[in-house]
Amino acid sequence: MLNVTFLTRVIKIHLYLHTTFKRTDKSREITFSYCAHHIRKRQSHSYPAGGPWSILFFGTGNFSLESLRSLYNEYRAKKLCRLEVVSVCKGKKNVVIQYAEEKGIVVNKWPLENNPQGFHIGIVVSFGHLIPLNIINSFPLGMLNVHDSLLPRWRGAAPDIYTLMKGDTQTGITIMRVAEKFDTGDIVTQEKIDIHADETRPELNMKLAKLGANVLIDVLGKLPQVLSSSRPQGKLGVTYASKVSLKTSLVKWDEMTAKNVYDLQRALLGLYPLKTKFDGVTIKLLDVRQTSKPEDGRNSDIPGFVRFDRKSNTLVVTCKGPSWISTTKVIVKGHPVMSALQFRNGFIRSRKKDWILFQSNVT
Ligand SMILES: Cc1cn([C@H]2C[C@H](O)[C@@H](COP(=O)(O)OP(=O)(O)O[C@H]3O[C@H](C)[C@@H](N)[C@H](O)[C@H]3O)O2)c(=O)[nH]c1=O
Ligand SMILES: Nc1nc2c(c(=O)[nH]1)N[C@@H](CN(C=O)c1ccc(C(=O)N[C@@H](CCC(=O)O)C(=O)O)cc1)CN2
Repeated sequence: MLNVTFLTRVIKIHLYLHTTFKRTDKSREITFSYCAHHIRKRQSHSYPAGGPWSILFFGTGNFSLESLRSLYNEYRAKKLCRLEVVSVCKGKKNVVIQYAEEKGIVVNKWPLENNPQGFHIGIVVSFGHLIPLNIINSFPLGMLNVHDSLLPRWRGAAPDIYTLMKGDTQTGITIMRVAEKFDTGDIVTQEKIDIHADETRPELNMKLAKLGANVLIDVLGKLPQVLSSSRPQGKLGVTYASKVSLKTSLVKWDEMTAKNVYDLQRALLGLYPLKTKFDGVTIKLLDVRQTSKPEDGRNSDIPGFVRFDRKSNTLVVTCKGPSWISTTKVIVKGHPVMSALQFRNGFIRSRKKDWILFQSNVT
């Protein structure tokens, strides 16, 4: 009697395992039948044990292009079985759509009309839109995001800008699982790099885009195991890098040291030039560098104090500290680019002065 009960149990377990983990030798395919809890969270899916993966790529910006390129190379080498793109088309085609069309990759327009079907994983790289949970859960392996900072430092849309603006000396790439809220997902892996003192946003962006693409391909090669060892982001050290605007480029001479001003220029290069105001007129400052106090014997420690330095042929401006920056060229609103000497002649000497003050408290 005892043996019959035992035998019935063994048969039941065998049948359960057979229907739950159905394995065919040809495809090495494992069909996961999720428990009720999981069925609510993710659809029932199947995926091959170690790839090749079918990938839906979400990207809009320049930062995503290196990752898409690497994924396409993997696809061409038959290491991926399917690759499609989701992007946003507002008027002019963005770089992701241009690249996808050039390579014959299917482009799906955002917002998607239906939940994606038949993809193993979603990859998100510089995609400026919140992805809803129903889409995240359409992928049996979920979604991964390539983020250009060492999370939880610099969550948000502009991590590269804040990294440089705040003078960080290290940054890196985080590959994380996409969670419901922006940039809060579990960390799969991180790769750190040093930032050199003069590095600018375009240079850092390119370096991180390449690094991100390499780390992404490495992670895809370790799926699905690498997902199970992902870890939650720490609660300490969370900082936010929300989008910057034109206002960010306005120098606050009384609040910023020369290094702060130089870091701001590195952070905004290619986006907005540094700006200041003089007599209510906007002046763009080009080619800003940190410098030492000019040897002209003037006591000029007031933030915003501007003089022409004959020795270096530059305008030298006093910053907080005091500390000093120089600029070789400026653009006064309504005028073409002018050299420091031209500015001295046109805007300092013409006032019968040998110094002026750039405004600090302007909005
Ligand atoms: C980040 C940011 C961008 N912009 C403007 C500049 C461009 O005209 C446009 C697109 O900028 P972009 O070419 O840098 O965009 P992307 O190439 O998409 O990359 C940006 O977004 C990603 C989500 C971040 N992870 C990157 O760090 C960030 O550089 O938006 C702003 O006006 N303010 C900002 O803070
Ligand atoms: N559900 C998710 N969707 C997305 C995630 C995510 O982690 N979960 N990652 C983003 C990442 N990203 C670009 O790749 C990104 C992050 C933040 C922003 C952004 O514009 N933030 C705004 C605030 C927006 C808001 O709170 O609604 C800001 O910082 O000012 C853009 C892009 C992709 N989607």
